Amino acid sequence: MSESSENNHQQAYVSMKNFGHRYGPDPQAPIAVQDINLDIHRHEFVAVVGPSGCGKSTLLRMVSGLLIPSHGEVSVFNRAVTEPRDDVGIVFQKPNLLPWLTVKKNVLFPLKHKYGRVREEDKKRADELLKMTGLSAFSDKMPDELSGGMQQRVGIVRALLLNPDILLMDEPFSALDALTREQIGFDLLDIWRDHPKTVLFITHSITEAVLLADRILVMSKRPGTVLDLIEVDLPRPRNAETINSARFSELTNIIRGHIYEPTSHA
Ligand SMILES: Nc1ncnc2c1ncn2[C@@H]1O[C@H](COP(=O)(O)OP(=O)(O)OP(=O)(O)O)[C@@H](O)[C@H]1O
Repeated sequence: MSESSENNHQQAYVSMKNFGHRYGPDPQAPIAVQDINLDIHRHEFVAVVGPSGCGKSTLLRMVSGLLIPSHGEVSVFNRAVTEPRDDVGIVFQKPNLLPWLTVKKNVLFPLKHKYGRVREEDKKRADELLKMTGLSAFSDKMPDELSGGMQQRVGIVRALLLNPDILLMDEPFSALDALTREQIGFDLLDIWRDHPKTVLFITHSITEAVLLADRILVMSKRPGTVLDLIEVDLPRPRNAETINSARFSELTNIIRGHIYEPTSHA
């Protein structure tokens, strides 16, 4: 489907206009990402899939302000992103927890760092989110006492506690085994339902993208550009049954067709 069939009346929280990026000052250097146009609306869940090196992380870093595009513009809440933003939550592939702090102190750390103190209501919310992600019993444990999946959940709770309107997730589950990955995907859907956020989710997994997202941006091989923007018309709430549905297979096949199509850039 095309961008024109979007719900244009909705407010765009993130907007990419003719956006592209070439790393470094050399005008002869290859372009990493090219001609991306995308509006992400309030509380929309948008996934980005594409071959390795197509520029998925570059795109996410532009939205966070960690990188400034060499071409075009990325804006958040109608303002061009020109510096790192502290109002977006970011979850990376590895949670990078502080090994000397307990789980609870880890999730509260960014709040303490940002505001200099932690309020009682923040502690309550931390407990709530830790409960929701099955981590209550591990609140006082140290990170190295947790499995990889648990640590990743802690990273998600930590990002959510700052209560960002926009959550950027860069292959957050890629280090996990398949079963844990699927379960944590369902956990994320529960959290997103109860605490709606605008999500930009980078993944290598086509099935994960279809399970989670409202729309999926399919990117070509470098220079990464838009091959398709697919509306995921699967009903919510989504669960294990969703994965077994015929429509789920259709959608994953459409994306596979794009990525493995010999005539595409992939
Ligand atoms: N700091 C950098 N300097 C120069 N080139 C870079 C830099 N970071 C990324 N690139 C190049 O930009 C392109 C896009 O990289 P990016 O990490 O955004 O891709 P990706 O789709 O996220 O890859 P992967 O799926 O493997 O994580 C790649 O060709 C990469 O080599």
